Amino acid sequence: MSQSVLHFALVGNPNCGKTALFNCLTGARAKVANYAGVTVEKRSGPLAGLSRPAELIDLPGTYSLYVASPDEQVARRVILGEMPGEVRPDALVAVVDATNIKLGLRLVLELKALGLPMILVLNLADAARQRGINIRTDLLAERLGMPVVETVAVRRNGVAALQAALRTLALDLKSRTGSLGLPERGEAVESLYARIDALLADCVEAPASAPRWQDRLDALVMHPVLGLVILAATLLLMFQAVFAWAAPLMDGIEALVGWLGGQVGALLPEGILHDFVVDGLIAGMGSVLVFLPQIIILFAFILALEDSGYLPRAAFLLDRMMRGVGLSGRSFIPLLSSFACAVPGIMSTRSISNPHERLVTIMTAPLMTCSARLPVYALVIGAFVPQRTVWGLFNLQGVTLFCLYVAGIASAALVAWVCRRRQGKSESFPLLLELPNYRWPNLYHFLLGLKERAWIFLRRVGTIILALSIVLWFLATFPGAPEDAALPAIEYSFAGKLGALMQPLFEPLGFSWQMCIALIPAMAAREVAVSTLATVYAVGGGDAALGSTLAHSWSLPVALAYLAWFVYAPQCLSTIAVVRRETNSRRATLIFTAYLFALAYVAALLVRHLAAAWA
Ligand SMILES: Nc1nc2c(ncn2[C@@H]2O[C@H](COP(=O)(O)OP(=O)(O)OP(=O)(O)O)[C@@H](O)[C@H]2O)c(=O)[nH]1
Ligand SMILES: [Mg+2]
Repeated sequence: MSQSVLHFALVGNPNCGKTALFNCLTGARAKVANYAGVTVEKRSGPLAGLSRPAELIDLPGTYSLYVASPDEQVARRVILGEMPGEVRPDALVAVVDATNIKLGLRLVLELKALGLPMILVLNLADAARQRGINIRTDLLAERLGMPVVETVAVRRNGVAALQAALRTLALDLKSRTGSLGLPERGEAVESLYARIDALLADCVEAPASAPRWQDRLDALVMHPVLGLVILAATLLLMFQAVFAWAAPLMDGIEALVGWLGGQVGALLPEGILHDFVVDGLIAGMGSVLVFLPQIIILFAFILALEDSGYLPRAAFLLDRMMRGVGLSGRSFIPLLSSFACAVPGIMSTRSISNPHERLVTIMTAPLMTCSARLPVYALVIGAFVPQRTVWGLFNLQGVTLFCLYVAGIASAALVAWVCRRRQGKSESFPLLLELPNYRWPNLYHFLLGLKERAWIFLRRVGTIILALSIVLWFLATFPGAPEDAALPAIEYSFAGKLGALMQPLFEPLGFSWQMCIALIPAMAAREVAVSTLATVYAVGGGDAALGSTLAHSWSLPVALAYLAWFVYAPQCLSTIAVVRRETNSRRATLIFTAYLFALAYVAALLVRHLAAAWA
């Protein structure tokens, strides 16, 4: 007899550890972080160890089946089998945050009314125990009429017991098809809560309130003035670290790349192949690779902050300002993920139900500084900004980087504000963002996240950056200079000609033809601006380290103008493509691209002239 696949779904409030459990049970590596709304789309994986083939589905968090925002609707529709082309789950694994059982039980009782077989998981059992919360699981199981398992998903505690419960449940489970109607809400909310209170009174012993230190910390962190100071200091520290801590590692990588170039160069006879391998391949990739330590340090901070519970508080703090410009807490997660890369950021705007707010979020997401800009920023800052201490504490390079990030954020706010003025006053959206408990970042997730980030970067270096470096080297090498050449050879090459063609357009900004040519491959990946500059300046006869070459070739105002250009310019074809896909409008995509290029041009022009006037 062939057996059909069983489907189990993980259901629960946001941030109760569903995805952490999903990863334990399926061996997946989906993103886990300490704020509500991390999972926005359903995801499934194979559930091994049962007597029959089975699949586990991870869903976005939801508070209730009866009120639903768009991402909560995903959960509801999957559970009820209303998703076209998807089978309805045969059984549910309800996950409840053991430190917040009351909220979780409301959903559990709603789910139970659906009549599907269920297991209740009390996750975060470690945090509950620490707070002196004591749960009589066997009594709770008896009263609810379903198995109850305590787990600590991040340490895999209780996962074996959960697997055993799943096995037992699977034994006499029949897979069914067809959708399930949402039953009429049978009772008033008051009586639902009365039932929950009775359950809690019998099964849970808990101290009266959450620990005091969390409240004290909140009072500090969310104080309207002090909170902003803390936020600014945190970010400054982060950018500080990017420069201060990375330096020795970067020197190491640079030395390694130089050594490799020397070794390989010695093996190859002088000539075109030698130049291609040493100047095109090794120098091109190496010039980007040196930024790996900075990328890792940046993400170490972001990942630690993500898991600590601080970020939603920062959003809460900024909510007033966000609301002032027509955005709300709903835009927070898309904008936050845009700091890594605008592409997933723009995709996650799907959870915003208001179309205008969604469009504004899409339009402003690329102004959040993505990690591909870091190498460009770091190169130019390293070359032009002295390593000086300012205000007795901060390093001028870190402060400059901080300013570039803030320039992006402030501009996004301005753009959102202008859009809102044009749209007219819309209803104000309340911030529906739950404040999670503070928590020490989980080391395993932290390291896993870092590894993933490093890998994404290395893969970019090994694929797109490598490919573009090769193309660029050819463009910069051929055709060769004539016999009676008066200028450096590169000026006769395709790259030189193309740069010369573009240069008049960028003349007002002071960009040299080399700076212009670097903008073209940077459309495919911003980092390539760095390797292109390395190639065009190396091939042009310079041999010193790229930074000092630039410091000699560009003036400070022009270097700052180049930075300003990169803050705004939509130098990324994948972002433009994803905007086209998500807005499904050619007009919106065109406006998006045009307005960002225009902004980049104006900003660079202003910066150049202001800096020149100042100096
Ligand atoms: N101490 C402790 N932390 C946990 C446990 N399970 C999950 N976490 C942490 O809780 C946070 C939320 O975990 P996720 O798995 O992302 O939660 P989720 O329910 O999938 O959240 P959404 O997708 O936003 O609905 C993360 O910071 C985890 O590291 C646990 O058992 N103990
Ligand atoms: Mg999740």
